[in-house]
Amino acid sequence: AGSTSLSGLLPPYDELYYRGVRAYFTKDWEKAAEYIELSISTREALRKTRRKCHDACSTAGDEIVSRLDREKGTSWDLWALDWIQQRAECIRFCLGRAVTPAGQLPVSSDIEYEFGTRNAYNFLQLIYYELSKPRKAAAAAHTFFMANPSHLEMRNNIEKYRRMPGVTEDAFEDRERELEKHWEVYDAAVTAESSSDWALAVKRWKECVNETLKQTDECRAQCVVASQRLPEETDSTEGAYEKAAALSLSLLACKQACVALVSTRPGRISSHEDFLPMQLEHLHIAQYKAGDLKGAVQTLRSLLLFYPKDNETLSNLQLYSESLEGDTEAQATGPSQEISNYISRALAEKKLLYFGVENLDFKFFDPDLWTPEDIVPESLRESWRAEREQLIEKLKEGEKVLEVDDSGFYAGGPVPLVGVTITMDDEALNGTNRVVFDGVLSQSECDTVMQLARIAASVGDGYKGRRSPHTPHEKFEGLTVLRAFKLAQDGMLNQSDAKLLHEIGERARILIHSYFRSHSALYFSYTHLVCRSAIPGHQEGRLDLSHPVHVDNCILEPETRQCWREAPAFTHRDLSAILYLNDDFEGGELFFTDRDAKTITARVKPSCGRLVGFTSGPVNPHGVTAVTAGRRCALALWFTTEKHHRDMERQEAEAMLGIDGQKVKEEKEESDSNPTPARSGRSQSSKSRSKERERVSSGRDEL
Ligand SMILES: O=C(O)CCC(=O)C(=O)O
Ligand SMILES: [Fe+2]
Repeated sequence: AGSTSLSGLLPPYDELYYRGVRAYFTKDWEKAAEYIELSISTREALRKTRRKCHDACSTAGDEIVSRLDREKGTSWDLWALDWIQQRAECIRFCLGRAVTPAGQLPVSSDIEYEFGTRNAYNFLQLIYYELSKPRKAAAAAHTFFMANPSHLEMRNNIEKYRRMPGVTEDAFEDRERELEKHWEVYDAAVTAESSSDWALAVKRWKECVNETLKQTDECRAQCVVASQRLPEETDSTEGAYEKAAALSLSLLACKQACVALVSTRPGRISSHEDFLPMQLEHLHIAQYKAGDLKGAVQTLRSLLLFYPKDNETLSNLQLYSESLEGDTEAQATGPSQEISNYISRALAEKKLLYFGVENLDFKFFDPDLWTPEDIVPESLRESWRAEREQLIEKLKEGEKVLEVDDSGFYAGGPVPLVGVTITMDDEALNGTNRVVFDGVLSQSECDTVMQLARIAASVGDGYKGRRSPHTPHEKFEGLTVLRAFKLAQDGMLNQSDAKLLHEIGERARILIHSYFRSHSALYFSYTHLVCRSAIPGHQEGRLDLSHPVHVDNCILEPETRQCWREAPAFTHRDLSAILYLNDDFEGGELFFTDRDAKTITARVKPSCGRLVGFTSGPVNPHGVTAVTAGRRCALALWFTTEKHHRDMERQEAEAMLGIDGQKVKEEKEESDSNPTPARSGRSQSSKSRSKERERVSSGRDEL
């Protein structure tokens, strides 16, 4: 059928979408796929047509905006009417040649939401699964997931698709990538910067600025929809001016809104405030570090267009100019042409908009932080100040609840081991950078390691059979890999069992490394198999914990909510993991708390093959409830990105048996359950990438 109707004109894409959804619910998969795909391609074609018409009609009116700039404030409504009419005329004609009248109408907010959240791809992944087209299903699932990154079911589906025959890594393409390219370059720029590759960082930040400008322009062009319909009857009736003015205001407001849209990542709610100036900040630093002083001067001059009075920018400019002593040409470098075009257009439009806002009681909140006070009418300034204060208040409140992890790790990476599933993610665990996996060990592996713990305990353990360092009501037994290997050498343990203990640690390391998207290598910092057993007769009326609330890499001070990254805390621990082996005991639940060490935010019940992972820092205080009966065993693991803090004992053990520390067996069975339909919904994740991290080293790692 193609994406055009019989007339050769674009039909309304929302109608196609509804047809597809209806077919989906009657399980007519072929038809559902056809119509939903058609709605996506029609929407895309409409977008391109709008762009074309926007460009074709850009002269029809834009020069009025600049005229207004010259002839300040005169007969605003007349200008607006003139402008909007010229535009509407031109655009209506242009669109009419390619789009059916129904297709030109704005779609409902429901449909906008469906496409905004990429829910069409949610339907598609399931439809393609039903049609046995796993590659297409994978692409649809991936596309949906990009905008819904904490969607658990979809993540599990993706893992399932990954295991299907014929599905290779390249199948997981983002079908909406075209409009998100600036984020790709943004990430590349951040990466180049964090590895101090300044020449590359300059290149990437420049690309990022250009791509952001391009996407903003692309978004603004789509605003023609706001101006295309000037009701016929208004031409002759009273109130024509007001209506025209209102239309032109919505058009301008639509364009301004693009700033926020472009600076919001798919799947996030809040936008990067000050997105463009922020990129320029990064760019000039990279240019300076790369030795391109002239470029740095130009970037600072561009930055000054946003913030003409910013002291830091001015003093940096001074500094660079001094370093360029003698090179007057370089000193005099002006701002980039693109940025200055961007600013002057934005300012002209803002002025037009403000006149309207003042005169027509039109609601508008400026998405830019840099708008100069003097172009904002006094009456507006007042109400904005109040609104902004409210917003800041709200953000502050949000901060209290939403812990920000600056560890540089970012939960949500792939799960590279077959048979392992995510049972709880950040959302389910009510926190940041936490995860629970299941299926890491088989029952027989758990049994083997439990047996290992029992034998090792019977021959005397590494902690000399003492009571728990945390509670007098429990016994605490530990076994390291090295000790297991030595016991095996002495014939006390099976060598293959000792090897298994080593290997499951490696399994955990691979999972944690991938899921927390560690940019650098991850080394074991310390690992031990540890059992906590209730001492019979000592359990009556117990109120204490098996392990009091603590943070693994800093000393938590709950009263002040501070966490001191200093000895005796193991400050170099970056990621923590606990691999559980059994559940035949009472109590012994792991729990996470708020920084107050009181408010429990999540609980995890140990069971065989369950792996809990989290960043070792202050966002993850945790403890273990009393083990009141039986024996609770787990392999506790801590990882570091600092090679010189790696566990030398483990290396010694590996050397002993000639083991390659990087190898891991993939022997889990494939789970054969079907992908599940994923409900749509957005959730916010507020994690920031690593800043400079303090590196305090302490003594050798142990308990
Ligand atoms: O065993 C557990 O569940 C947690 C232990 C723990 O937090 C630790 O050893 O630091
Ligand atoms: Fe811990």
